[in-house]
Amino acid sequence: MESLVQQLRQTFRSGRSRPLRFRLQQLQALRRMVQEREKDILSAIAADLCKSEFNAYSQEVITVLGEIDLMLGNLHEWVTAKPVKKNLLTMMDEAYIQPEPLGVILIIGAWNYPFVLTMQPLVGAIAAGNAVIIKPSELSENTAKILAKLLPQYLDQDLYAVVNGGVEETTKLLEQRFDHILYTGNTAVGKIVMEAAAKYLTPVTLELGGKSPCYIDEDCDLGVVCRRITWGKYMNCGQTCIAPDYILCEASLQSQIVQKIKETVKEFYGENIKESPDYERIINLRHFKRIQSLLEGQKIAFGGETDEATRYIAPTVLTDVDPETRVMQEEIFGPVLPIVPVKNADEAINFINKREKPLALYIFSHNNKLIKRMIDETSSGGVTVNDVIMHFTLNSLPFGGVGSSGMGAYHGKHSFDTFSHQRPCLLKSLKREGANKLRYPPNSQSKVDWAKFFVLKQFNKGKLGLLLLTFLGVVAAVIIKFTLECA
Ligand SMILES: NC(=O)c1ccc[n+]([C@@H]2O[C@H](COP(=O)([O-])OP(=O)(O)OC[C@H]3O[C@@H](n4cnc5c(N)ncnc54)[C@H](O)[C@@H]3O)[C@@H](O)[C@H]2O)c1
Ligand SMILES: O=CCCCCCCCCCCCCCCCCCCCCC(=O)O
Repeated sequence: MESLVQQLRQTFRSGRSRPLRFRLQQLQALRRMVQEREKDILSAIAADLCKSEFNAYSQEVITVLGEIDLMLGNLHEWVTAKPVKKNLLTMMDEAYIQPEPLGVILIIGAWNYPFVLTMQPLVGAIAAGNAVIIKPSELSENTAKILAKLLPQYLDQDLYAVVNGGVEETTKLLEQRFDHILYTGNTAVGKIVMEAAAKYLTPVTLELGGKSPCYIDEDCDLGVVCRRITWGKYMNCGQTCIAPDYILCEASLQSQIVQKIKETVKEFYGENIKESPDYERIINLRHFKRIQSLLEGQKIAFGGETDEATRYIAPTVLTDVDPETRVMQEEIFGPVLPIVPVKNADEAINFINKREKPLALYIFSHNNKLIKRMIDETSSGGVTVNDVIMHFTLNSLPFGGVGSSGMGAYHGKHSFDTFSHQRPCLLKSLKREGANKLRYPPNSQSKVDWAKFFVLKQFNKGKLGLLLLTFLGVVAAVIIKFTLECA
């Protein structure tokens, strides 16, 4: 591992990854890889998650292609230094912010969307001019293998590498020095990553999980509401970081919600869900048993069927769920949807605020005042109103958690910023030393007055004449500068 990181760092230091043209070439090569090897990629995802080609394409591949196109269209502007406002002290100087690559980036992916969760950050890290190691999840082993096979065929191998393996390999990787680590996965491992990163003061982006609440207000069109929730909850068999984890609503709405979800499940997956190409399976037996055990002691209003041999768990709804039971204590990450009755929106807000900050919050309501109040009075990684999941798809929005659901964010320009250092640059000349003498020792009241004038724009009445003179001097200097520049 050490020699791999060293080799990448050496190439990074050579400056190869920095030129805009090189970054664009690599992103174009990545796009070619996704397009030319689409079938292989879709087969690998299917083998890992029993996901249909249509679903793998629209949930993962499309996002990666969209991200690459966004970078290709905007990178020339993003890499350009941005001039900033100047103050009286620096008005004759040049001041700008120059984004610069950080160095060698480590991206650790999770298994539930194994392609997009490694490739989308990779796109941002390449765009920002870095060297990158990606470590796909060992649980989605087919996607991990195809990434390790394809990426070296299309990308510069001295700058971008794939390391496959489990805890042992990741632990060894984390012993190395990186310039940024983006980790996607559970909160417990997030803490391990952050601890390892602390050794070198490596900044981290932690894309973690949590229990994302979904509040349904009275007077909503429950047909539409439940269709959207059913889509987002049972997509990928509930194994989505931003899936609505549970519903909060008035007790009287429960039976209608159950009925509408039941009808929608039939509409989406047919009479025999097991045969639907659109319904996935649980990733492994450990997770299957964990989710199955969450059903114990619960009132199953709909679904609940399981099959260990195929790791099938039916779309399930639980009603009148006691918040103290296990299903409400941990992220479900499976196709089980508890409904927790609350009296009103205030109780829902209190309920959300008493728990860890979630990765997403969903609000279904016609009432704009209520929507605004719920957003203002709660905190979460992201919010979608009157739908679920969709904020993930808009790459102008930063995607990430807050509190125990994570730190930092990426997607689109936010990825570019995450993997760049915004370097402040002030370029002065060696001239005008007379004015500069005002800041050199020995200090005096008069120099403090000048400092007040230049920094705070505060005037000392006794020195008004002098100040006027200085002002005129500065105006004259500016005029001379512009005259010379235009000549
Ligand atoms: N915020 C997001 O974008 C996002 C996306 C997907 C999943 N998630 C969250 O991730 C969780 C599910 O993922 P998971 O954690 O089961 O995925 P996982 O088991 O694939 O683990 C994630 C990564 O951590 C590595 N890892 C595991 N144990 C480790 C250890 N002890 N030391 C170092 N590395 C280790 C794995 O090799 C893997 O690459 C859920 O909580 C979900 O909400 C968040
Ligand atoms: O686990 C964490 C990562 C989450 C990844 C989630 C990925 C989910 C992606 C879903 C993509 C759906 C794309 C659908 C595209 C086409 C749908 C067209 C809808 C038109 C909507 C029009 C409107 O008015 O809303």
